[in-house]
Amino acid sequence: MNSKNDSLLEKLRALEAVFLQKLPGKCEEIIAALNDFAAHPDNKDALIVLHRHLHTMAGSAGTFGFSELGLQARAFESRIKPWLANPGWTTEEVQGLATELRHYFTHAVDGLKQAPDHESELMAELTPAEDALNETRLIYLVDEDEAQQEAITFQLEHFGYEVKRIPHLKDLALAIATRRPDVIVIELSFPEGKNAGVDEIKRIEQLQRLRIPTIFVSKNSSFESRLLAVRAKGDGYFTKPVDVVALTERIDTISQRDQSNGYRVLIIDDDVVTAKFYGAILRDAGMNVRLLNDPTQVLAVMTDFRPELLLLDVYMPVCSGVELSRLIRQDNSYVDVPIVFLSSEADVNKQLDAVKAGADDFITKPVPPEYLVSSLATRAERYRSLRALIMRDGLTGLLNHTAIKEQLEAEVLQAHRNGAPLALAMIDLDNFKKINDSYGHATGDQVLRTLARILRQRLRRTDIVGRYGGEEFAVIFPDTTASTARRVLDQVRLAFSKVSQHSEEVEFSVTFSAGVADMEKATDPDQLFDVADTAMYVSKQEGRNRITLA
Ligand SMILES: Nc1nc2c(ncn2[C@@H]2O[C@H](COP(=O)(O)OP(=O)(O)OP(=O)(O)O)[C@@H](O)[C@H]2O)c(=O)[nH]1
Repeated sequence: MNSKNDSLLEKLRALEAVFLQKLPGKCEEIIAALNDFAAHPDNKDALIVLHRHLHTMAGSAGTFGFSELGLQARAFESRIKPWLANPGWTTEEVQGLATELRHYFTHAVDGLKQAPDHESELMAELTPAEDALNETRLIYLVDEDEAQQEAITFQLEHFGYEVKRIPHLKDLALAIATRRPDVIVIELSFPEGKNAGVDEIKRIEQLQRLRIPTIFVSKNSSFESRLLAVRAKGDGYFTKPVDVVALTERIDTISQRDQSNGYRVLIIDDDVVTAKFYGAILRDAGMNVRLLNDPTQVLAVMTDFRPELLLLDVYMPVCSGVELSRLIRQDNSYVDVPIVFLSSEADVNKQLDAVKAGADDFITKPVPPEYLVSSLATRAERYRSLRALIMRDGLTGLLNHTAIKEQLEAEVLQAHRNGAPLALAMIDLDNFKKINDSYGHATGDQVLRTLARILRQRLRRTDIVGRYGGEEFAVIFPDTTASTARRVLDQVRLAFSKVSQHSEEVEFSVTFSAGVADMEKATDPDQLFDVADTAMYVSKQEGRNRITLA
């Protein structure tokens, strides 16, 4: 088992220890709830509390490996459940249940009291997972051809990649063993042999038992060479001189594929330890997890965290999971976010109630981690792709016109609420018609994609980038004044102007003009667009390739 899994195991063990430590208290809670109900058998609220405690125990005990305890709790739960719907229990029935339940849980407490205290260990261990999306991606460039290396390195570094050049094939294996790259770009042919690049990749894969996404480059465009690359499981094949923009696009796709999870999952459960347990499993699978124990905070957390999936408990003290999903679905922005119930509820009718309230799935606790991860990942992925189809521009992958306008409205509201600054930039490519006319529409499209990528890579993850129209882009900078936004965007302008675009054998560069405004100039979203757009036209009039502050 690798160290990543070891650390998950440690976290889960620590959580088990905390659960174990809290278990006697939970059993005592059940006994107290039972005593309360036995003393007031007409009090339905006391029965509800007892049911909730038993239900939580049924789910959590199984999760932490106390299956016997979980089964017993479920058996007791099933006995009192009919009483919830039909309050016709007799005193004898209550007394009978009380005796058995007290007996069972008192013994359970006695057996559990010796449990060690691991709480501090848990707190130290359970730090939120790092956001892997922010890491710089490392590319190994393995080629003797210095001119090619220079051109590719220059461009990739502009797109925010870290590039390490390896001119000699013999040095590749050691470099990989020392630091594993995200993608390898490698020449097919070396002095060692015509296809030595392919052979070395295969050898390293066998030796080190790891497969790193690999793109082959070669002067040779023959079918045989391409087939060799396919057989070495190559993820791409480019002929020299390499179209660096297209190569970068391929690298982007490959590295995005590798980080395709990172799904934002919000777990709402009043049982803190169980929530942390499942949270640790999902984090380990690369998901970005937020835990919420107080359901009344749900809307605020959703606005802030924008979950791509909600994992809900059915029974919570303030409101039920079913009520909570109805409440969430009342808001138009959340009609489509997947809601999955994770509960020990085995009653199919109750599960159907949840589905009617807008739930997408019902998973019964305890659940094997792989099943949980794969079923949540499938739903989150589907949600993500549907959202992308609705909100994204097909050519650039950026937010489309409608989506960026909606985002600006939301961000302006938020800025008003927080009294925070907010800047908007409008960006327009310079002389773009000429590019289309000279090199063709396909090359024009490639330029649009290049700018989109550079904006995404160079700006913060919190900045919101959209394609506003044909060759016009908009960027929302939350928590930022216009002058700061301008400074940041100016670096993007410079980097973009240095990117060499390709059209067949011709190389050229493109620039853009922009206008930046903040809420000092306009407080209404439409006005803000107008003011920034006017500033952009000033940049055009003053000679292009510049940024004007409104
Ligand atoms: N390739 C391509 N071109 C597009 C797309 N959308 C709009 N355009 C073109 O973008 C060009 C915009 O040209 P103009 O508005 O005249 O401006 P410009 O040539 O960029 O000149 P300035 O803005 O004054 O610097 C037009 O030729 C449009 O056809 C697209 O999706 N792909």
